[in-house]
Amino acid sequence: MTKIAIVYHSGYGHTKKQAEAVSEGVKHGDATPELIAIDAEGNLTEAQWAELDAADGIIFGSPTYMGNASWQFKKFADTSSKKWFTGAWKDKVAGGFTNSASLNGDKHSTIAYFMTFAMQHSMIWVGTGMMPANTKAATRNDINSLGGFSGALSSSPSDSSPEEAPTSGDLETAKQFGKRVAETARRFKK
Ligand SMILES: Cc1cc2nc3c(=O)[nH]c(=O)nc-3n(C[C@H](O)[C@H](O)[C@H](O)COP(=O)(O)O)c2cc1C
Repeated sequence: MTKIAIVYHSGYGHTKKQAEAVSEGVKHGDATPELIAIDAEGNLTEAQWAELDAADGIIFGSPTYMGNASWQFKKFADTSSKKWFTGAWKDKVAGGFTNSASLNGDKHSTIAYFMTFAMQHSMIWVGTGMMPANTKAATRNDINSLGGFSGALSSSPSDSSPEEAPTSGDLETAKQFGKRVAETARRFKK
C-alpha cells in the first residue's frame, strides 16, 4: 500500500482542518495517510520521523504567518537536514498546502518555500493540477477559488473558528489535492 505522510503545523486549528481534508483525499487516492502534527515547540517524536522515512510521499502544511511558514515548521525543516545528509527523502513525491486569513496574504511565499525545501531533499514536486474558479459566477465555495497551481490554498477569516473556516470549497480543494498526490506517488512507487 502506498503511504503518504502529511506533516503540518497549526497554531489555532484552521490548518489542521485543511490537513485532515488532505488526509481524506489521500484515502480516496487509494493510499494510506499518516497525519503528523508538528508540536508547539516545532518538534516531532522519533516515531514520527520514522513515519516520514517510511512514506512514499510527504505533503507539507503550515499556516502562513508573517508571509511564510510558521517558525515551528521551519524548525522541523532545519531539523530535517539530518535526513538531507543521507538522501533519506530523495525521489519521494512531495506537495504542500497553506492556510491564512487574507485571500492572498502572501500564501505563495509559503508554498514557494515548501517547493524549495522539497527540492533541497531531491523530492518530486506535485502541484494541484486544478483549474481555478475565477469567473463572475464563481464563489468561495467552489473548488480552487483561490487559484493555487503550486499548492493547495485555503483562507480562514481572522475572526473565524476552525468550525467556521476554511470553507467547504477550500476543504474540497485540499481533499482533491491529497488524492492527486497519492495517485502520483502510486505511479512513482518502485
Ligand atoms: C503570527 C501570525 C502571523 C500571521 N501572518 C499572516 C499573513 O502573513 N498573512 C495572512 O493572510 N494571515 C496571517 N495570519 C493569520 C493566520 O494565517 C490565520 O489566522 C490562520 O487561519 C491561522 O492558521 P492556524 O489556525 O492553523 O494557526 C497570521 C497570524 C498570526 C498568528
